[in-house]
Amino acid sequence: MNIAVAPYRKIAPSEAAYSQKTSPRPPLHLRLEGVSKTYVSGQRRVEALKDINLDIYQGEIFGIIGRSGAGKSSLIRTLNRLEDATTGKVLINGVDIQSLDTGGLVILRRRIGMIFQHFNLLSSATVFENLALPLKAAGIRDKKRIRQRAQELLRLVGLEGKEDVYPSRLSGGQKQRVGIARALMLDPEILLCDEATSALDPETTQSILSLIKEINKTLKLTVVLITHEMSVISQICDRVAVLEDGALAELGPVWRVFGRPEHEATQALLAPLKPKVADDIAQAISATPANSTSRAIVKLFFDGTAATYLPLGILSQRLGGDLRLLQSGIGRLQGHPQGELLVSLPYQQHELAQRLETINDLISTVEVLGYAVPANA
Ligand SMILES: Nc1ncnc2c1ncn2[C@@H]1O[C@H](COP(=O)(O)OP(=O)(O)OP(=O)(O)O)[C@@H](O)[C@H]1O
Repeated sequence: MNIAVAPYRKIAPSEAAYSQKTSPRPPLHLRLEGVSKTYVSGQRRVEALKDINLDIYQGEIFGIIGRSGAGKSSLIRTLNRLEDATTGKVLINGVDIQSLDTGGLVILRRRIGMIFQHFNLLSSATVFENLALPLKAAGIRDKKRIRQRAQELLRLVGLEGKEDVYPSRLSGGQKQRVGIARALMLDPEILLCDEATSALDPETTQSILSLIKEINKTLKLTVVLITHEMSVISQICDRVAVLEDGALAELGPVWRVFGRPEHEATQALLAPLKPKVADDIAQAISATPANSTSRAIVKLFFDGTAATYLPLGILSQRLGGDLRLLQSGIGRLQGHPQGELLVSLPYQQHELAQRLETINDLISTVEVLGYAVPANA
């Protein structure tokens, strides 16, 4: 059925609301300046990244989302030069990584650990041997030092005593823990996560996300992750970038981007998370009031830019007291209320608009779905 949607009323995000919540910025860690990446194979050219400008700060967990083929992998791979940018610069601590020679590149890769969706463990090697690989590749031969470091990290990731086990004897979550330990062997300052939880069940995903968060805090690592799981972003990321067709579509704190997605690509990615209007309610809604008993059906959105909490009493009072709650779902993201209320109000057209004006400071967006005659009218 069609639901008539009255003009969508947007309130400009208040800068005060942003700054009030934002603590001083940590130092800049990674900077992408006009980064583009074009793949050429034969006659075919694919512009995977188009003029990306992005700053990532020390110690933040930065998420990158986008539809399949949007350029997420290409972007994350330019950060450790698994891919070279075609044009533009990637700066780490102010150093242009394109300018590094072979020696410089080896050092860069030591400073950046990476974990992968399918763990990329050597199946013919034990956990210890897998962990030893990056140190051996870095020319470290001191066996005692390698064992000590491996044991330290296995403790950190909760796999103490698993040194001599082969990956085939480990669960997916345990394999990813080994992947994380291996990524940390050279004491990196940046951790790149390429769909690190996509092959894991929901419970294991939670435990790996907690581990990444803990590592981020205790080791003060900057974490950059790409994922197609929006819940991963909402659970652990500080900021998120949305890529669309190789370009940066949207960027901001997770609560802002998830609470008030502005770009069509972001809205599409987040659509599955939005609560649906129950069928019986949706079917009762018409574009215009059927008679004088018709009530307006209105969605009130909260994204934390307007009110830091939801004063229900005041809301009801300003809306005239006869506010009926049809559906609700309000949570908190990074300390900001997020969600929506579906309510019915005893007003129509002009009077409705006037009443809704009075709650501007309490809510971020209003959407009038239409009108319905209450069942008991
Ligand atoms: N090595 C390559 N050679 C040619 N084209 C490539 C190469 N790698 C990626 N592409 C193309 O570049 C575009 C972006 O790909 P990329 O893998 O970066 O996107 P993505 O957002 O990570 O996608 P997905 O979510 O499906 O993994 C796609 O059109 C892809 O086909």
